[in-house]
Amino acid sequence: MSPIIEIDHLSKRYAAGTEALRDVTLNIEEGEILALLGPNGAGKTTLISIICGLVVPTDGTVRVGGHDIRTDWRAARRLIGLVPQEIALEPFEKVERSVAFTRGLYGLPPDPAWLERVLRSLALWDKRDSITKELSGGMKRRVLIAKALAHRPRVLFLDEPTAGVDVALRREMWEVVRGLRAEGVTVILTTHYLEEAEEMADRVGVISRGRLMLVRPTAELMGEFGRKQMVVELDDPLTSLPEEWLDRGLTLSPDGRRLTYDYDHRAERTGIGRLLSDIAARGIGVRDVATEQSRLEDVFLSLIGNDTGAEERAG
Ligand SMILES: Nc1ncnc2c1ncn2[C@@H]1O[C@H](COP(=O)(O)OP(=O)(O)OP(=O)(O)O)[C@@H](O)[C@H]1O
Repeated sequence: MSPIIEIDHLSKRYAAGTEALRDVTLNIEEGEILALLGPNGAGKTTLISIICGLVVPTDGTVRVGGHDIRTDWRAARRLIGLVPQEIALEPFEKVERSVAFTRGLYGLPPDPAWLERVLRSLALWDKRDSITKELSGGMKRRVLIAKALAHRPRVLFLDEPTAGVDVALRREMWEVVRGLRAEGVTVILTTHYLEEAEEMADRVGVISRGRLMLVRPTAELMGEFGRKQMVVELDDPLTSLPEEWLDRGLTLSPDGRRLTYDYDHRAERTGIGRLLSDIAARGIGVRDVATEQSRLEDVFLSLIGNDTGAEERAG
């Protein structure tokens, strides 16, 4: 199966001279959820805007469903829905009308059955006659998604879908996105919340200073970069680590009650069994043992850690 989006050596230099994208090549498969991560000003919005035909690239090509976004833009645009970062709705327009109007913008005839399906799937059907001004923040965001889906796109772009929303609403949005994927829609989202990418995305792409640093399946990324930690809580405090335990990746908390062991969970021998039996052999009582996997946040920081410069901090 060929990818739904093919990005080939894409670059963008804005008139002011900013190199927002540098030689980005990426294929996006149909039906996946791809999360684009990167610091402020990394180039995420520029990438999405080019694919959606809102910004003209300096170099390179993009094809959506096989259609070149420049020479065959109408067909390419028809396959794409975009949910922008900012909530921009006509305050006095009714929900159903607003969504139907967007469909009309694509020159498509009304399709009440599709409209109903979209509104129902986003739990907006009961609100179809409400004016948008009266809706909660979460409902407004769902209206934006409904508008982006009005012309039945195969790809949906969500630019920071949960920026500034509370935890409950964020989870609600995640459910909506999963529902879209279940319907076969390809979803590309940008986010600053690493938890969001870790939770939802099949693949993660990291952009820094306009360069695509990597694109990998989320699980693989976590597996490869992720380290694990085992924390052993002791019955009685230790005053220091036994000499033969030094240089084994062990640290003792200042109060002597907690041993922390860092290990590579992919290694053939993690050393956990040996450590636990050494603890038992010394007659040290153990109150509790817990393990913790490093999070995408650690992976992300280790990737872009050396690449953040004044350029981004200013951005
Ligand atoms: N219309 C524009 N004209 C000139 N420069 C721009 C324009 N839009 C973006 N830029 C610059 O291009 C760079 C990339 O910006 P972009 O908005 O794509 O980043 P981003 O990763 O989406 O950031 P954020 O996470 O803050 O939304 C930044 O340095 C930005 O200042």
